[in-house]
Amino acid sequence: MIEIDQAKAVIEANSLCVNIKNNPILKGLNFQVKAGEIYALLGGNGAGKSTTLKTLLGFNAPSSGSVKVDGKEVVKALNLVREKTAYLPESATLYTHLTARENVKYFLSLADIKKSDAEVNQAFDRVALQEKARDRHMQTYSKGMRQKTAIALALLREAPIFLLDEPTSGLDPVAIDEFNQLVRELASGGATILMVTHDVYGACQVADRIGLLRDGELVGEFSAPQNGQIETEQVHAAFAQRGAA
Ligand SMILES: Nc1ncnc2c1ncn2[C@@H]1O[C@H](COP(=O)(O)OP(=O)(O)OP(=O)(O)O)[C@@H](O)[C@H]1O
Repeated sequence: MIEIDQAKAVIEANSLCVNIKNNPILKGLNFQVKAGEIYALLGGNGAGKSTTLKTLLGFNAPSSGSVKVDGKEVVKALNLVREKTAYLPESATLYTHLTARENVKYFLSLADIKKSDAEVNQAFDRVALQEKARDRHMQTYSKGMRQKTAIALALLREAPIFLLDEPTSGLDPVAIDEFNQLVRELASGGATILMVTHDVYGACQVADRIGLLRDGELVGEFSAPQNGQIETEQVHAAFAQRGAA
């Protein structure tokens, strides 16, 4: 059971600058994501979303400032950070010639985690992966089903932090609703969720807060009202306002 401490920043970027090949790509990012929160980093092509995710995963080092997960600087605690983090790339990297069950068992064994068949089935139940699909090769899976499998694996790994890259692109509306529901349940259970997306509407549907990223800088933040959603029009207007800071 994950303990929820609403005040605690689980993910934090502090004046984060990242240069790639001597070019400044992230230019002083500041944001925090707390336990139980869904934060969407929203930006157009080339805004720096993937660079931020890669930095959080330790594949880029900050040129100045810092990025911390659970209070630890990512570059100094790589294994710990990766253990706590479930990263879902735009196309889930699971083996298509294996079944969902085989994939989950294989990745758990790599992490030296033992789970019973009943526990694996419980995780599949939680993500609503149909029973009849669990023993089918994943090449027959839709993106939504692959995501469910990846989330089931994260639940079994007890990873409390989720990094989601364009999670709803390519999903049909029913799969989007299911995915959003699942993400909300994860957050209500205390998970910390950071997603990156260029989808204004999708971000507003699910996020508690949105950070608008433009050209490596955070140019606005929006918060959902109590029991409500962030207004799409407001965010869309800010997103479309080229060059304004
Ligand atoms: N390995 C690299 N070499 C050179 N430039 C890079 C590299 N990786 C990223 N960049 C540059 O950094 C900037 C931010 O790229 P990034 O991939 O983080 O943006 P993004 O917001 O994820 O975009 P998209 O939505 O198109 O995936 C872009 O200008 C990109 O060209």
